[in-house]
Amino acid sequence: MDESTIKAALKSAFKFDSFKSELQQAAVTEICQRQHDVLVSMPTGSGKSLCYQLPAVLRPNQTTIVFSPLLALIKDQIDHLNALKIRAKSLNSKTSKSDRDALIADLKSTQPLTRLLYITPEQAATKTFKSLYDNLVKFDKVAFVVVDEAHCVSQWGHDFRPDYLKLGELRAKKIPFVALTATAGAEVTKDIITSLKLADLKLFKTSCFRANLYYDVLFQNLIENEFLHLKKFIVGCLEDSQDCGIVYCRTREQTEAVTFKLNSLGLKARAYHAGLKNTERLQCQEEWQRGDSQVICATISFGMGVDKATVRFVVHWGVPKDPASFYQESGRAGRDGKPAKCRIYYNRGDSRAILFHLNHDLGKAKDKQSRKIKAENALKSFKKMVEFCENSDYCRHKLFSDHFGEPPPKCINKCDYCTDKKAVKKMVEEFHVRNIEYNTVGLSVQSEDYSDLYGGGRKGMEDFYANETGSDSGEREIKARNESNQLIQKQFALRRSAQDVSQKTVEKLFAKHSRVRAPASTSSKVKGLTLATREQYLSKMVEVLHDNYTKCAEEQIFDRKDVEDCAIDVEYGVFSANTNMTMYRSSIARIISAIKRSTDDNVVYEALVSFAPKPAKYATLTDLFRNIEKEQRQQAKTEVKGAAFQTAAQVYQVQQTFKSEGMGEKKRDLANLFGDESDDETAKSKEENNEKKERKRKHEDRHRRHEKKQKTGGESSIDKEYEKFVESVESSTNKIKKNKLKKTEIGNLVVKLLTPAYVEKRFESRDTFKSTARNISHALIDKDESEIKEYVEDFLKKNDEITSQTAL
Ligand SMILES: Nc1ncnc2c1ncn2[C@@H]1O[C@H](COP(=O)(O)OP(=O)(O)OP(=O)(O)O)[C@@H](O)[C@H]1O
Repeated sequence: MDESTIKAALKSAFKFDSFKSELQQAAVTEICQRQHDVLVSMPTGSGKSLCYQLPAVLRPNQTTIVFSPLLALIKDQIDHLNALKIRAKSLNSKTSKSDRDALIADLKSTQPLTRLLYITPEQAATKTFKSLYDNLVKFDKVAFVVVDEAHCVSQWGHDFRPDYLKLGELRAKKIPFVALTATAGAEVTKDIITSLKLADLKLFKTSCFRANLYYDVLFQNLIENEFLHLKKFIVGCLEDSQDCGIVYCRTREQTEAVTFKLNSLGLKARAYHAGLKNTERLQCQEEWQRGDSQVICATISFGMGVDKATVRFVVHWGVPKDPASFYQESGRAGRDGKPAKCRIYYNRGDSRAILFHLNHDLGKAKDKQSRKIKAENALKSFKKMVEFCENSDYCRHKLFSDHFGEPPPKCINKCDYCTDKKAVKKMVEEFHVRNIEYNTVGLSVQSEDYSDLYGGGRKGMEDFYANETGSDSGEREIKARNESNQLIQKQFALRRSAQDVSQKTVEKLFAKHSRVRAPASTSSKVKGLTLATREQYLSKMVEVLHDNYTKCAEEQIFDRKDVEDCAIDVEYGVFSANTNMTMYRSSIARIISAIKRSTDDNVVYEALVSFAPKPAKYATLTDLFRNIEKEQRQQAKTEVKGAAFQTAAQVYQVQQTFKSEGMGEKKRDLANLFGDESDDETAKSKEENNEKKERKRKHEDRHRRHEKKQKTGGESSIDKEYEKFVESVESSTNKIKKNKLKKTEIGNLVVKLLTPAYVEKRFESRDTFKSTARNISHALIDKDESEIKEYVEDFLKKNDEITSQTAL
């Protein structure tokens, strides 16, 4: 068939002036000759469909049979072709009887009008289809047999479909096979060729590199507000009104949650998942196609066959399933050839959950060879993705080139790594440090590591503590230690060359990030103990303590950080009291069991009862707010206890008091309000009386001790200790009195006074707000409450806008 005929059909049937690429043209030309089987391996969006649709149109009186994996995909193709007035039909379980009869009648006629017949591979196995196919072959009415998404034929493929394997049985003389895929690596290609019995094959393959797509990976746990971050990213990607994007989520719940967040942040988003009714799904997809919604938050059920040119971003909210799926899903971006972005917001919790399930699948598949291979492949491919996100030290596009057996592309600046290696390495390092901080050691995660995800699970953490002296826990210890070391080795390797890293180095490096006390002396104090193990035990303790507190405490005064502080104290107690690993472990295990028992008995665990929460350090803004919140919670408790009933006037009076008075005053006013004290004066004189009484008591005490000393001729050590204690208490009380307010109280007060201005956006940035609060607090260290208030009010009056340059 000559070129001009082909070009004319391109224009008349498909309305295109030219081919999308030379490869597309070459593939079409080759297929039109009907001399060879053809395998087209081209990236998503490169126009593979035209490679068989155009030759099909050019075969009058014959029909091209197309095997395609999904009804939705088939529907899209048929709609598209019918819109071009090309007769395409499908035969499936949903085809009505009359349509089916009409279609079969056409196909059995001498000159069928149906140019393309779309079938799922499952349908191909039915008797109806077989007899129809035999009839078509017999009368030489089949132009081509096309296998779309041919990677489904391979167990190595991410979408293996057993029915695809049977398609090779349809081979008949003189009927060329055309296989198309976007995601065939070397192994998959081999499988396609053997399973479909492709012979005398012509291969049309382009590089998988899509230079218009920019890839990057971010870690959710390093982002302060991940949804706001996502929103900003989306807004940055959408320039034109037709622009849109996809956020792929792992679960239906996630699609709903992300949609909700994005909508509340002002974007037009819709959730799409298989749990929706068909009509809802269709409506959702159509809205997105039309451009009525900018973002579709979908599970991976969305997208096969989705052909929208103006997708400007594809986000994976969590880790994609495997490199091939990632390539295909992210490849839905930038099909118009213009720049688009593909981003993973990685979340280790998510990837652990997936690994858990994949390991579980593998465990279940142990007897069935085919299932086992599939499960092994799935696990191996997923681990590649985890590695890609957590430790990538290479170009992001290399993931794909490796997968497709190609040399790495010249990316230059089409991914975060090639654009700024140092920044990516730093981010990865920070991610790992954070994970060490929160106890997740190890990179090569195994199934048992996820037990903590499921609160012990069937096997899980219960074993971890129940059999402390058993080999199981010992093995885990060793494993944790090895993994921790591996991690550090890797971190060192990222910086310079790999080197031997001792446990001491590990501790030194991570001491400042750990929560436990005296981290740097871990291994020297308790033989065999590692920092990572202590952190793990601590996390477990926090978990059970928190559970105990939330279930058993009547009033929830402590927040999670308080509970963690309490656990840190308890762990430190155990750490200081033991010198070897077995003893340390047994003590921790005993405590954890005791906490659990308390929870079962509905009793708050003793360490929590006696725990006095420390005021949060006000080094960070979060700490400051925590303090305020805690005070408010405690305040609320006082109010609720005292107030059986409040009149509106009383409420108003309390509110006024809150507005006009500081914290110390406020408590007294509340007490007045509820009748504990008759008035300020009474309170004052009561306070004075108390002070007098206290002075008298101390004096008598001193006197008694002095007499005793005289009698015994010297001070006992207990007396000395007591004296010291009394002195230290007195001196700290005096200090507090002298400073009037404690440092934390000053910090709280300053933040409280500055907050309205922050809400009004008078501060240049959050950082400016923090540094201003810090600087003012430092400057006013010896001032009392009213002086502080006066200063801050004056400062705000003088400065409408506060920048880093604003002088105090
Ligand atoms: N010659 C051409 N000129 C202009 N546009 C074309 C041409 N051929 C195909 N296209 C368009 O390119 C887009 C992608 O085509 P197509 O859906 O066939 O890609 P694909 O390679 O099959 O992708 P996927 O693997 O995701 O299914 C479609 O919008 C199609 O109409």
